Amino acid sequence: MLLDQLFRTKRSPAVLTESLRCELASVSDYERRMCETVETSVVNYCRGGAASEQTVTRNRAAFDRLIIRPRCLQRIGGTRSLAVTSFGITYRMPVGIAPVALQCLAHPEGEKATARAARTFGVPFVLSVLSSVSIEELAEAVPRAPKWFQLYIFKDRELTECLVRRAEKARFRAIVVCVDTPTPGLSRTERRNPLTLPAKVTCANFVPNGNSGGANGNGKAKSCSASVLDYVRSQLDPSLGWDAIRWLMSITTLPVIVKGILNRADALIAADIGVHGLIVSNSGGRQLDYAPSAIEVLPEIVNAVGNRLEVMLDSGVSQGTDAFKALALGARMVFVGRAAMFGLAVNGQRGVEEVLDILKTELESTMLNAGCGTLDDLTPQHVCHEMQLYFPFAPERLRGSWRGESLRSERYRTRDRRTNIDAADAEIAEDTEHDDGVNVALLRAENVSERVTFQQRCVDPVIEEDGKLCPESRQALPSLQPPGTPPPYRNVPLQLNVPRGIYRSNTNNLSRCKGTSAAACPSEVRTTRTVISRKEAPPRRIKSHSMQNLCSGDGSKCIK
Ligand SMILES: Cc1cc2nc3c(=O)[nH]c(=O)nc-3n(C[C@H](O)[C@H](O)[C@H](O)COP(=O)(O)O)c2cc1C
Repeated sequence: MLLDQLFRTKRSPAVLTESLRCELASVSDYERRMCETVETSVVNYCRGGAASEQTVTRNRAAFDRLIIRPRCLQRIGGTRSLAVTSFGITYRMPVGIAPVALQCLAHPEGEKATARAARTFGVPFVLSVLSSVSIEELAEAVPRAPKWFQLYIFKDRELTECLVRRAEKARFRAIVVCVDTPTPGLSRTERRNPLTLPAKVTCANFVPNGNSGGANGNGKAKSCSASVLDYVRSQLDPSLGWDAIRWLMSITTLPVIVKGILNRADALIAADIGVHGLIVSNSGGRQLDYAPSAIEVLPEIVNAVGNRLEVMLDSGVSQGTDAFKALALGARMVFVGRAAMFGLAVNGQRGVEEVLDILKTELESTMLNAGCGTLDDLTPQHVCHEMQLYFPFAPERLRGSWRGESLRSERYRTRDRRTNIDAADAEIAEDTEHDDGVNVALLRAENVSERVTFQQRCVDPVIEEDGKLCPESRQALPSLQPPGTPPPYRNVPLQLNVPRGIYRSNTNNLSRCKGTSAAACPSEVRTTRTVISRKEAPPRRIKSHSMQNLCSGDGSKCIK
């Protein structure tokens, strides 16, 4: 009640009436309602980003620049599902709730309300280490919610280990370690309008004599209201290296997920040291201003490690179409931070549920309209950059190789009329294919600044001894940028030595048939691989995507 008075003074009705709720048809409606009803400093806290907030803007813009390319007549049957399995647990939809600190600022029930909503929808809820409800209190209040725990590796390793033990004991299912916060992000809005924490809102995991007896019970933790944020800030450790992640994996049996990856080179290291998953994220633009948006770098990361670990994404997801785009480009799951907070601030648990319902309905509708019945039907071909619509014949390197797969399409289409550079690029790609999915040249190029002691991969100097520019330096020149390997389909291991299907090549093949019947087509046309040849492609999908007229009988002849 006190919190309600302190922080939600603008809120008129305590519970939304039905008519008011009807006005809230999208996440942005919830955002608008929050701005109208909740105290400004809390609004700033939920919405704000780092410095000039370019990355926040970019997160939205990057999703908007992606166009969904539907397929029609896909024979979508009764088997429609949004279910996704992650680390052995099946969730009902691929949209989880990202860790957000101090949720009691938005609603008195805070994390408990959000976790209950997550339980209702059968999606993962990630508890921030800076939560206003402690690990134990949350586990007791919402025992059956699928919970993951977000952690920073603090300077004080004893404190860090203690938090991990508490999460394990409280039956959290995974540890999400945030690696993009060597120092707190700079918020100009917060500087202008500082957020003052009321006495009752605390970083509950650090409160001595609370449920937990403090973070480690040895008096190192402090009261949150005034000083604990400073304390936590002082515990952030910019000197951390990848060995810290190894250390974390050595002290827990829970899956370790690294959150905050924006770079292919980092993703490769994460995969090498054996982390279980990663979240491509810029923390919703709250850390590094001018960082790329997560969706922009997702393809290169999926391309690099998607067949080795689970790749997930957050930052900027606020519509079902955003989720669709990220899933199509290879994310196994997406997470929402602010969207859930808008719902929480407007209407507590019910508000978060409504936001999740909006996202679910929008995702389902998008999938059906795009010709996809299940998540397995989503492929990178369902999404393209708007530039590709306007300049379909521009060389890939001019359009920006944001999607590895289209490089491969380009290669297939230009097979008979390669320029020298195309041929060189293609050769590099061929090499890549025989290198178990890892392009050593690219790897070296991108890892040039990596000096991780346990790193298996060799790192070349920028300038070779004879004074020539080494390959990585040439990488900087867009005209010589080699293509990457195509992205895997939803993290399924790639069968790299078999060409994978490109829908456009279907059209090419058909045009070569010049309207003749399938039987009259030249055999090499009929047998040209035109459909996805994933190792375990489900039969329904093969049937629906292949050109049935080119098949004889059961269609097996046109599928090698
Ligand atoms: C108010 C707020 C507090 C956050 N606190 C944390 C946190 O404590 N730990 C963390 O790893 N990420 C934190 N994040 C980042 C989110 O986990 C997530 O990466 C981000 O919100 C995703 O972007 P979106 O808000 O556009 O969905 C916070 C984000 C917001 C908006």
